Amino acid sequence: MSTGTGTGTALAVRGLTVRYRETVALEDVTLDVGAGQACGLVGMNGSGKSTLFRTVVGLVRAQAGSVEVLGGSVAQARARGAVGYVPQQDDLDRDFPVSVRDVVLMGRYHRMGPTRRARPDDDRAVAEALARVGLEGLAGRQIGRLSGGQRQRVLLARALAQEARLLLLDEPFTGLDVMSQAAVTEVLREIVDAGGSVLVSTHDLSVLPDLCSRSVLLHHRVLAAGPTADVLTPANLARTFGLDPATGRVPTRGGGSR
Ligand SMILES: Nc1ncnc2c1ncn2[C@@H]1O[C@H](COP(=O)(O)OP(=O)(O)OP(=O)(O)O)[C@@H](O)[C@H]1O
Repeated sequence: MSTGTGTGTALAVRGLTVRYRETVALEDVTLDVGAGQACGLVGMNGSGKSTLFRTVVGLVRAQAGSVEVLGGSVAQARARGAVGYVPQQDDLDRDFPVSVRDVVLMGRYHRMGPTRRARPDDDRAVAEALARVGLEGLAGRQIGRLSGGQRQRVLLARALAQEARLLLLDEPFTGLDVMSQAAVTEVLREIVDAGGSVLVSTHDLSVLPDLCSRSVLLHHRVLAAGPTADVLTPANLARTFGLDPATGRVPTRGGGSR
């Protein structure tokens, strides 16, 4: 397990409340991700995981609370390219004629200045990122001609090329085959071992004990947070996913479970 060796806090969320009109997505959420730590984020569909990520990267505005990234504001972190974000839904236009390499190079934009001319360092970072996700052979391929799992790995490569100190990954294992899942897990472990920080949401609880020293269970509010082994209890998971606490199954209307 990667327990992390770093010190300090990479992400500090305090009393965060986010609403979309009448929908409360997050309410009074407080959590920390330490430097050199991987933290799992677990919650059912619609529990607010993506909203949390989008707030941390400045795409969504909070109604209350605060977010501190690497000791500064969200805007400062964004300007420095300090946070890498791998969204759940890919934001890539499949018809747009850009290559895999071009997409990964976007992770370097904050370093490249207004001309956006790639320097040898940028080329090297892109090549390394593609190799780490096993896509080195597809650098020249148009993005629209990739499978869903390959596109997912391109998004991870983009975040790796960014050399961000905090990485946010929204369901990065969805749609990946077993080998790709293992490869992505290994890459994330390497990042943590090198002192980086990772917040990763997943429905696949089996990856958490090996990857994440801490986990947070979310249902708009934080239901439980702490060392992964302490948090992933049947009772906590039942509360998180709305299951019958006695049986761990989906409750029926009559009060039993199936
Ligand atoms: N742009 C939006 N406008 C209005 N409501 C939204 C918007 N985005 C999300 N919501 C609502 O906010 C709540 C939290 O959604 P969010 O996408 O953060 O959940 P999630 O945990 O990431 O879900 P999933 O596991 O399905 O990806 C849900 O009730 C959702 O319907």
